[in-house]
Amino acid sequence: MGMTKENAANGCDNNSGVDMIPDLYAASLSMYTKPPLVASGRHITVTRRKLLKNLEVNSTQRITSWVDSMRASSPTHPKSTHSLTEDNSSSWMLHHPSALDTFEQIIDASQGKQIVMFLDYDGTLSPIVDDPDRAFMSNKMRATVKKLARRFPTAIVSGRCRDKVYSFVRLGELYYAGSHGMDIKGPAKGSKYKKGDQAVLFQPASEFLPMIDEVNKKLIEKTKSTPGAKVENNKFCVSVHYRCVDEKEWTELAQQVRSVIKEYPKLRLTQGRKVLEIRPTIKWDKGKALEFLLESLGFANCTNVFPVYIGDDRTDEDAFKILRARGQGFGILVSKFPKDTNASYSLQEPEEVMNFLQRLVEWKRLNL
Ligand SMILES: O=P(O)(O)OC[C@H]1O[C@H](O[C@H]2O[C@H](CO)[C@@H](O)[C@H](O)[C@H]2O)[C@H](O)[C@@H](O)[C@@H]1O
Repeated sequence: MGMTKENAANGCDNNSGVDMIPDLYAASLSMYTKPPLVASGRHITVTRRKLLKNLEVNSTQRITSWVDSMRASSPTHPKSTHSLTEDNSSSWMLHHPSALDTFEQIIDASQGKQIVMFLDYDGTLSPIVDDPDRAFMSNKMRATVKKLARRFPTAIVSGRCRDKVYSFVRLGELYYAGSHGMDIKGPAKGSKYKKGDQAVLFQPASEFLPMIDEVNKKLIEKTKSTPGAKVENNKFCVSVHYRCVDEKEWTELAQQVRSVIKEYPKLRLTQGRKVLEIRPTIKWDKGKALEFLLESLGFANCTNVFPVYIGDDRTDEDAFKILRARGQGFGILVSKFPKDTNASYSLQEPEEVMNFLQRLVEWKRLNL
């Protein structure tokens, strides 16, 4: 395995997050401990009160931008960036056509190459529901993924804790990357794509476990006064769900979350579908997990590999981006609404994902 824990965890990743507030906050706080500023031999008088005032203004702006972003990422919200006109919507479909309508074109592009499948879980294999603990996939979908994994190397890449996503999928022959790719494990049993005898296990954020645990407890305590808020421990990251929180309470919730994570400059905040996600500032995401898995499967420097990544969320964009940059395979965004995306194709919902996977299985069966 070329990738090591050290090179995975050697810096901050500022690309995909909503913002990197804790770092900025720490920097501004440190001003209080320094002597007065001196310029050209003269003291610049920056009073403590003024600094505190600035900090308050920054903090309010930050919360406002979080809440704006929470609104903008809700497709049915009037302030959503997805509320596009019909014209825009059809132009979006031209650039991200349905992977079902263009199935033949996709197959042509993969000719002579090994297709490798990467599947996000929530919103891709299972429909989005209010209670994250009840996001079950259908038996039909499970049977389809099982058949898929018999014909192509297949990985589940999820923001959830690996054990939890496994308890939903329950297929031992797959690769699993939980906690947004920070917890990768190879097939427990009989996959013909399993390489060697050694089980793959990669956890680039293991040193963050105690911190995540602590933050998880603090977030539960802090947000318990917000009706509908739910904190989910995803092992190497934490989710704060606001799907069931009244919009009037979103600002309050954002403040509660910020009041906890501002103490942790090594954690950052990203957003998913009605969820705030708190995770380590390591250079690791679903895109890196995809590259790691390709390497584990023996396709590191191959030109004859065709990775297909299907996902519905902002965090899946890291994987779509990698595929674009590699010029190999492509991403498929699962969405009913036009969205800014690095994916090349689209599918509207998990039902369509299942149809697409079934067609792939059938095509492979006929072309063995
Ligand atoms: O990468 P994923 O597998 O898509 O995980 C991302 C988050 O998915 C889950 O939350 C989402 O699905 C829930 C169930 O449908 C829904 O209630 C929630 O609003 C969605 O954000 C999961 O619970 C999170 O921990 C993951 O981060």
